[in-house]
Amino acid sequence: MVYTVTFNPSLDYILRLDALEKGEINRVTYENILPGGKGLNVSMVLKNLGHESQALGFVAGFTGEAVEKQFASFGCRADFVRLPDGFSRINVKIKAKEETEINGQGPLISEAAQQELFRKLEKLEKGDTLVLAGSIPNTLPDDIYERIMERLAGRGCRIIVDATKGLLLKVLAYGPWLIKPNNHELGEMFGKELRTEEELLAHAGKLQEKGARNVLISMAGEGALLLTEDGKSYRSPAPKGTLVNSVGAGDSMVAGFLAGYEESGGSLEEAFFMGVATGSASAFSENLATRPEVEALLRTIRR
Ligand SMILES: Nc1ncnc2c1ncn2[C@@H]1O[C@H](COP(=O)(O)OP(=O)(O)O)[C@@H](O)[C@H]1O
Ligand SMILES: O=P(O)(O)OC[C@H]1O[C@](O)(COP(=O)(O)O)[C@@H](O)[C@@H]1O
Repeated sequence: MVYTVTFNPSLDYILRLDALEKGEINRVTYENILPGGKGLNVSMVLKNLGHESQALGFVAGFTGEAVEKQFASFGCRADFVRLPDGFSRINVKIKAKEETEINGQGPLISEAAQQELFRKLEKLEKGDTLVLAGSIPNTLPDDIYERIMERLAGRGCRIIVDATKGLLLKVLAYGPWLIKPNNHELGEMFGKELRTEEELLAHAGKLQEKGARNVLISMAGEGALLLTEDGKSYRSPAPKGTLVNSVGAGDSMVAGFLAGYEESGGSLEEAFFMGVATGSASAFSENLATRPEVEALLRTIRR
């Protein structure tokens, strides 16, 4: 079973307008509200691809109820910890001439609530996959991913971490099966801009030296690279298409990778191409990738 953990789920409020004028009243031409947060997105795309998962994490207030309801309406399973105070955040995604995002802070997660999540994680067993994805509300200690990985050590679970800089660096010592930084995040981890594929793969190798097993580097419209634990590397251009909404493209890539791995009986290469196709299928559509969209794109990049 795949479990996804989202510490800070959201309602993503997606707005489209011709131009965003700072300091003015702006009127939108399109609006939509979707459940968001990286782990939730992974679960929703897995569902679209025909794979079950269970989402774990924290929700609070009326926004949390809306997240739960909408998430369930996609046919996804969740077992969230409900927080007594505060509200799940609303993340504003403004699509004008350029994309601007304003992500909320999220509710307070008490020590008792954290323990409740830890209890839910006790059910993980050999062969299960855990996806730890997204930011940690700044009210929580930032070693929480490490604490989870420490507790699960030796159980034979595959752990995927999709988080930025500090959070990601801290978990490497626990040997995550897969990490997915984008090219900019990978550069930030080393305090430099990485321009060529050689530079990116070399730095992915440095993350492996610190403990990561497989490193998937996403590069938005430039496609992706994969460095596997047995030293093989794969590259893929992004499929051709028109960018419509890149929110959730990275999460979709993780879901596609997992689905591809499962469906191919454990091929990292197949997982990689399915990941790229799924990321791009989400980027080319208003909503998250669907199976037919992914399959159509996969045919354009795979043999
Ligand atoms: N503009 C785009 N055109 C085509 N594919 C894209 C585009 N943006 C994202 N993708 C696809 O989604 C994947 C993940 O996107 P990326 O933006 O790198 O992730 P993140 O959202 O984590 O930063 C890319 O590797 C690519 O396959
Ligand atoms: O947890 P974070 O880093 O604040 O990110 C949350 C946001 O990321 C998303 O999951 C999208 O992620 P990506 O675009 O990186 O795939 C949104 O749904 C959500 O609003």
